[in-house]
Amino acid sequence: MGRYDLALIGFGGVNRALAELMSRNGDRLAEELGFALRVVAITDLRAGSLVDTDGIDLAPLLAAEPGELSFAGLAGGSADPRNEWVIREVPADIVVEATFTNPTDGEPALSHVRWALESGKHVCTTNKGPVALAGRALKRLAAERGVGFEFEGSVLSGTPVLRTAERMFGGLEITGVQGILNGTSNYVLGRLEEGVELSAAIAEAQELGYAEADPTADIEGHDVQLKVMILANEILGADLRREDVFCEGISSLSPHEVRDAVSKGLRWKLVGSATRHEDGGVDARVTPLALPAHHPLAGICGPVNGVAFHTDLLGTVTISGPGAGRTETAYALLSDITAIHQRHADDDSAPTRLAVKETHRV
Ligand SMILES: NC(=O)c1ccc[n+]([C@@H]2O[C@H](COP(=O)([O-])OP(=O)(O)OC[C@H]3O[C@@H](n4cnc5c(N)ncnc54)[C@H](O)[C@@H]3O)[C@@H](O)[C@H]2O)c1
Ligand SMILES: N[C@@H](CCO)C(=O)O
Repeated sequence: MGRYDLALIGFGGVNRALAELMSRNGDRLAEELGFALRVVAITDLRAGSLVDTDGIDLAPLLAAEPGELSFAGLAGGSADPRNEWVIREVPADIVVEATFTNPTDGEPALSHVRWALESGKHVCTTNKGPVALAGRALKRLAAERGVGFEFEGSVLSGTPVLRTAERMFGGLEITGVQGILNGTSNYVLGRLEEGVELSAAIAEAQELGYAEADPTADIEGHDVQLKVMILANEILGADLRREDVFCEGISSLSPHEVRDAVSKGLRWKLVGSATRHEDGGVDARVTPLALPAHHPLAGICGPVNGVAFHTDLLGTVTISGPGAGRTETAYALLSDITAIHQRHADDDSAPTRLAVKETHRV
């Protein structure tokens, strides 16, 4: 059985959850997926970096409280994340990028992804910044280097929206998408309906692992703005920049307004949408809407999200599932690795160093 060696960039909620999946279910996953996984490097802003090309023992790292983890003093460890050196020089097959999303310029994640692709390494990421702001250029770079660039978790966490649209909608014309695309704001709106204070509801979403490091991005709609750009660019063939997508979050809604709507049969939702016009132009926006109970997105509650695809032959197709969550998003990374395996395992044009290694060889 072959094996992929991973470099985890960022060791917060999502990459820790991936490490937990590997640590707890590694054998079952390997049997089911047909390949094994091993972590050879981890970098983190707070913990530093750790490299072991024979494979890092994940159990002791996962036993430590996230805030107390430090790689300094461990064999192969350093207090310095050494991101560029790790990404370029450590012989990993796949770089898994899960650092903070920066909605302004995508950095430093954008550089992390670029360094990895330039070094001939596959990349999977849940980070929306690089995908929304530079997805086209990064896909071109990946194609030039013969490696994979996968980012299913950038929209609706592990719910397979992007891959479903790419693989299953052949022959359909998609004229628009509309969705609830942020788990935190949807969870917060539900808690406001129940009478919880805004700050308390945000704190709950942070505790549950749904919120961005700075939850302003969730509440003010910037996270949805990036996801609308990804959907429009990937599925509607657009090339939107951030300034093309009007954005209003939920902070303008008062808790009273949110509760009062329920008594009128309405539910406030933060809705992102993109519509393609006959001339090929695409309009996109993020705005809170009071949806009537019969609207397909009105019943989507808590951290669950949903996307409605408007198509010519099927009418509206709606996919819903987890929009946020550490394990749910780690699953997206697993699905990305599986996609890389399916596309590249037999690819003779891939650099030989990237061919899946036989477990006994290393
Ligand atoms: N949590 C979710 O539900 C979810 C869902 C989909 C996508 N995402 C995205 O996935 C990414 C990770 O999410 P998370 O919940 O794990 O976030 P997190 O804040 O828990 O973890 C991010 C980690 O990255 C580290 N980091 C930040 N900058 C770094 C740098 N320059 N070098 C090395 N490490 C760095 C931080 O120290 C932190 O440990 C984010 O971009 C987020 O937007 C998260
Ligand atoms: N903070 C984001 C994570 C998923 O991208 C959300 O709440 O939807």
